[in-house]
Amino acid sequence: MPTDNFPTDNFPTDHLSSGTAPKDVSAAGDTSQPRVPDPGAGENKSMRECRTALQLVPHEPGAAKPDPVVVVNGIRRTFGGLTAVDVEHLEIQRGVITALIGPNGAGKTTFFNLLTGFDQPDAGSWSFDGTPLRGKAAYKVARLGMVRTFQLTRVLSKLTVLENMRMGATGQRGERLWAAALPALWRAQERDITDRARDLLKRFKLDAKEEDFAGSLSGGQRKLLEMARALMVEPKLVMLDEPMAGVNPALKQSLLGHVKSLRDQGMSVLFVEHDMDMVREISDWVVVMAQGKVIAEGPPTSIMSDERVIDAYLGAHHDTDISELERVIQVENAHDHAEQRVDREVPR
Ligand SMILES: Nc1ncnc2c1ncn2[C@@H]1O[C@H](COP(=O)(O)OP(=O)(O)OP(=O)(O)O)[C@@H](O)[C@H]1O
Repeated sequence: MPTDNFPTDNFPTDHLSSGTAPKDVSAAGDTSQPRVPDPGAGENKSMRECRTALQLVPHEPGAAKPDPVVVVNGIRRTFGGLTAVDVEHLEIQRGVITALIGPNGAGKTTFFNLLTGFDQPDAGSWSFDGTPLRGKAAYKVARLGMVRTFQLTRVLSKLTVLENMRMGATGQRGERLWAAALPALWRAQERDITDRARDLLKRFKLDAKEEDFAGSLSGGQRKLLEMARALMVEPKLVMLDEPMAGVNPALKQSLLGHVKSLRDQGMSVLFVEHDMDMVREISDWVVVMAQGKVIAEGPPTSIMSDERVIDAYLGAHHDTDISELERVIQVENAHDHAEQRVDREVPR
């Protein structure tokens, strides 16, 4: 893990007083060395610096970040007459946990789908670690180190837990033709994949279930499995779509710990969540979307009391306080959970 490549000195400060974000941020593309996760290392100085540097960032939509891992420009997606996503400019800081929140239908999942190649925009461009991603297929995006999980987990029910993990290694060396043509190399690769899968299963306390069918896991365990599987490709950015939805309180703490540990290992995390406890507890930065646009950005405490945010959740009820905002979000959340329970009843 490099500790000396954090470009705080190069952080453009000329926009700080004006509160406007530079539209063409070359720092976005310029990127530092790829960071290789160092499991078990704990938080180091560079990670603390990533978070500390956020204190200089203005609390404005589109604000430039000191060391962005993702930079989005003018991304738009319409469905018929509906504009689901219309993000002018957004930067996601490297090495921190960023929450993406917003009322139902704000465009969060569509935005995730666009960034990760699961959907194509009508307009716009975005880069990951300096690589332009527009037009790249989802599997190529994952190979570059940007992986995601889904709101409704996509574990393969009829495969075992271990097989699901091995599937997560898609795109690694063993799948390439030249490697497959050399059996010894291929076997070594297979062994590596299995070893890594088992290590991760142990970390996520799913090792006792490696031979069980994924379909037999609880909703929360599936979330854990999906997160563990995403780590098979040793990502730099992990994107989690509602990691807490459908998770019981006992597993919730464990999931929170896992998300924090991703950051401690040097990964960047971007997650969509309605659970405000989670947002408050683990996020370093919060981005708020409403009606497809980014309407606010900032640290959790300032976001929770931001009138634009309260308005977005509550419409015209200007005088509603933060506890009311949280209540509304919890009601939405409960609604989502109910939908997910119904969904889980449907055989996969
Ligand atoms: N494939 C699609 N076809 C038509 N409309 C869509 C499609 N996908 C999303 N939408 C619409 O785009 C808007 C944004 O949806 P999206 O699921 O991205 O919101 P969200 O913020 O993730 O909501 P939630 O918090 O409820 O998951 C919604 O109005 C939704 O109905």
